Amino acid sequence: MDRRSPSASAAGPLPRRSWWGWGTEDRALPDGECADLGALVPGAAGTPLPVPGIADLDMPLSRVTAPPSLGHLVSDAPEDRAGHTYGKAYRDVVRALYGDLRPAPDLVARPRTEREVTDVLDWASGADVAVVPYGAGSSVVGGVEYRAGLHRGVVSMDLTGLDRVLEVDRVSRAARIQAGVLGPALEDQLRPHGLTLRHFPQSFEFSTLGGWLATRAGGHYATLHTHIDDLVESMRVVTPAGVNESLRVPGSGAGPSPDRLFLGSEGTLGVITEAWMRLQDRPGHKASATVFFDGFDTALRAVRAISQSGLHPANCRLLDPGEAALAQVAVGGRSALVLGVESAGRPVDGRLAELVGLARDHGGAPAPAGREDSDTAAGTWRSAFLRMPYLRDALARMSVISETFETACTWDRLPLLVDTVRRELAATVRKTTGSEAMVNCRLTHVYPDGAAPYFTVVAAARRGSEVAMWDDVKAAATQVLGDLGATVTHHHAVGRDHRPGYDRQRPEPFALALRAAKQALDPAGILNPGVLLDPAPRPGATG
Ligand SMILES: Cc1cc2nc3c(=O)[nH]c(=O)nc-3n(C[C@H](O)[C@H](O)[C@H](O)COP(=O)(O)OP(=O)(O)OC[C@H]3O[C@@H](n4cnc5c(N)ncnc54)[C@H](O)[C@@H]3O)c2cc1C
Repeated sequence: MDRRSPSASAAGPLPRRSWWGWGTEDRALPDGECADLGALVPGAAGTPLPVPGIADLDMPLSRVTAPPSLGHLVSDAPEDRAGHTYGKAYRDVVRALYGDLRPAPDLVARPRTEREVTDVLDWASGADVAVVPYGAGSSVVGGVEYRAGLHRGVVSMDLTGLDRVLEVDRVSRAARIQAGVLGPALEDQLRPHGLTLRHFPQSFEFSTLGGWLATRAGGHYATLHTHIDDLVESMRVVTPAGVNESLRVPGSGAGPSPDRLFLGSEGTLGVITEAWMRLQDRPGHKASATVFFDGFDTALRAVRAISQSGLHPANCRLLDPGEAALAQVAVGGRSALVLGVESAGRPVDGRLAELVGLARDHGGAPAPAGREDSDTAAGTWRSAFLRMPYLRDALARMSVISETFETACTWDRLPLLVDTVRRELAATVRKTTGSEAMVNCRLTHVYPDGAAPYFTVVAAARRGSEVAMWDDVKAAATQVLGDLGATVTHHHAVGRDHRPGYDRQRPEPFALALRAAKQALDPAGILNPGVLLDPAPRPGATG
């Protein structure tokens, strides 16, 4: 298994990817720092959970072997299987720390060509073996964890071998890109052309283009092109029923969009192997500013005015006082609005001044504006943002629940939604864990008609019951969101964990159409069973 960091320099030894937690092993917090962090949370355990060795994991033996023709693609090595069992949600990290690898795939397949993707699907369809497409495994919704228990075996199909930019059309500013490329390697290949995709989810370093497309990921743009959907020109998808390649055009009114069927299909309808993506010139002008507010409701009104102003800031992240304090952007109970503007060809200072002016008109107090990456609140926020997943893993080792969830709703319901989530979750955490919770909120993406609030829950759990306790809290969150007409997810996708909320919000005629599409494209029912839809009985299956 190649567990090197994709962004490591060729000069030195490459850090290894963590099989149990976020990112690379060298960036995980050492025991002492985990303990120091845990000490900040009342009721946390006194010592960190140890990270188990691969030999000590509870992982069943592999049940299937691939035919000799696929032998060079597959591995049943325990380290490979362990690293492909779960995504990177809090509940995934905790189960890995307890050595519970029972859902491990039997094999990990690493195709390097589209032909090899087809070969694996052909064999699996005939052999009653489930195939879970796997980008970089950063799913936080159980998207890469097989749970159906119906198939003769399970293969995790790791697509990171398909990692090249194949063609650049400078005239149309687009590129044909293989789906398994990780964020940094994608940008590295575009840089010599002076181009960029500019899709930067928090997971950018350890997630793939195919994963972004399959989950309809949300990037760093807080307005306008919020989801990867907006950056796609056409896609190529290998399904058990054949290859689906959409026409490469800037827009089309020819019936329902084929790409819309596969965007967000989460590995259930086919394997995305390539896409033509719309690119941008690299931004030569960037500026950012931070504005502070005494009340979160006042800040919400300011952000609404900005989102409806037509000024389209690239960044427009509103942090409530808890988030702002954690990110060391603001203290003293103030909310912070981080604004950013960028452009390839035009100065942006005027637009930033207009945005800051709007925020001031709505009760904000601006901090002095600075250039991006300088020592400003915006730069501090960005560093904290990227370090956060490693801190989350450290807290998991201290038996502290530290997890996030996100949603979206229209502006008219937003204040009620935020208040209700905070209240209900604090009550549920108290009841479930006996501890007080910190429930923080930030807005990650904003629209003229609404916004996407993103919640972080931190609370001490009882050692040994962390997953069950978080599951109770998450069920309460899903209930509140559904009751208030908010979506079960704005950009984290459905996977298996969001099925209850997704089933509730999805119209039944659409569910019928999706089931029919699944049956037509994947008649043997092998592709990521249990995601989006219940697994259907497979032809020829017994029992
Ligand atoms: C710390 C952290 C931060 C995150 N930040 C963000 C964020 O800012 N924005 C955001 O949107 N999400 C975020 N996520 C969630 C996650 O990174 C996204 O869902 C991402 O798009 C998944 O990409 P991946 O390559 O890791 O896919 P995986 O996790 O490997 O797979 C995700 C789903 O896509 C399917 N899939 C993957 N590749 C393919 C393919 N080529 N063809 C067909 N199906 C495929 C899988 O079967 C699975 O259902 C974050 C997660 C973590 C842990």
